Amino acid sequence: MTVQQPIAVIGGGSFGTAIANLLAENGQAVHLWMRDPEQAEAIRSNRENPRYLKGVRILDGVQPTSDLPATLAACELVFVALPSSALRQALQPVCEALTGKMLVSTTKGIEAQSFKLMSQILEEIAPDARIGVLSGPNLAREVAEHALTASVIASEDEALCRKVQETLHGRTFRVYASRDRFGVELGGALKNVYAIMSGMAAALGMGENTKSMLITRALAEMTRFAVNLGANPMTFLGLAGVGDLIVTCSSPKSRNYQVGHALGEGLSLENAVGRIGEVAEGVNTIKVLKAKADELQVYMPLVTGLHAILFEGRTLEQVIEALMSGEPKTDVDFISASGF
Ligand SMILES: NC(=O)C1=CN([C@@H]2O[C@H](COP(=O)(O)OP(=O)(O)OC[C@H]3O[C@@H](n4cnc5c(N)ncnc54)[C@H](O)[C@@H]3O)[C@@H](O)[C@H]2O)C=CC1
Ligand SMILES: O=C(CO)COP(=O)(O)O
Repeated sequence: MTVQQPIAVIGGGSFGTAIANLLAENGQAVHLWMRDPEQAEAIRSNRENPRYLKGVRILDGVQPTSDLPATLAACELVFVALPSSALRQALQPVCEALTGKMLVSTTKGIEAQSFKLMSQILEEIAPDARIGVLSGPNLAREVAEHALTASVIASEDEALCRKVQETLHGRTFRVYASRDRFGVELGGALKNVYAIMSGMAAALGMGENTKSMLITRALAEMTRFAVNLGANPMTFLGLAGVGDLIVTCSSPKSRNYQVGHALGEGLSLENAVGRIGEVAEGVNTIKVLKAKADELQVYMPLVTGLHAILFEGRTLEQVIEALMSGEPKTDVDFISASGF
């Protein structure tokens, strides 16, 4: 009889907890690592993670732990669900234990100074690891509450994709494969910025036409940027592109949308972020994205406008005026320009 290897989930926030439960539901033994031993103990005893997923029962197959070296030693397949600001800092010290592992990033952010995506950081700190990215329209609470959901595992390593599909694909969670790791990961990081704008628009009571314009022009803008970096625009028509953009820009359950909504209600950025109390990656992404767009000379009026509101003291009214009076452009410009 073969003994089944446990699977590691690194990060005990809302998404790590949701993924751990899905794996356990499929009969996998899961080590859910979090840095705080008291939180691990409380989850072990109460089978609930009340700070991040209140009311969701954590299955018996999930073993919360704060011992990272032991977790990595026991597991070949490792899902990483840390905030982007913590990923390098948390995993660099254990980089040797990552050798040869299958590392799947679920983190949707961009590193500030380097403009690296999280799987690129994993590749850098663990050059001998096998790397993948899981991304798609996957609000953690809905995943945990069994809303019918689809996601994408992206990697050039087909065996890794198959392994993730075998372990994660289940009754309520479909996992599609893609070879375009860069495009899938970039889509997940970029859409957070536009979710902040959509939350603002909702708080200001803007109409349905406006919401649709925002989402569609956001797709054009993020794809234009991605194509400039060499990504395949077709990936942006999939779950990890337009799929994730739609859910995050239209759901009050998205933390990025919530930050935008709070800003639209008149809160400062600091108070808006504080009120959410969970990670909203778009706040950091807008800074690095604006700098990169300027460097590459990519036309990104929505990013420029949001950056002006958040960091340059412009009012929303001024930015809307500038956006609406800009010269009209061609509609679907990014596919023909890409050469794909
Ligand atoms: N929540 C969601 O619906 C989804 C989130 N994601 C992505 O997953 C990543 C993690 O997000 P969430 O789980 O939602 O965040 P969260 O805010 O719910 O939880 C963050 C977790 O990371 C831990 N953490 C923070 N700094 C740490 C450090 N230095 N070392 C170790 N642990 C640390 C916190 O204690 C907490 O357990 C983000 O990049 C997010 O974009 C992806 C898909 C869906
Ligand atoms: O990535 C997500 C859904 O796919 C979660 O979005 P938020 O981080 O804005 O909650």
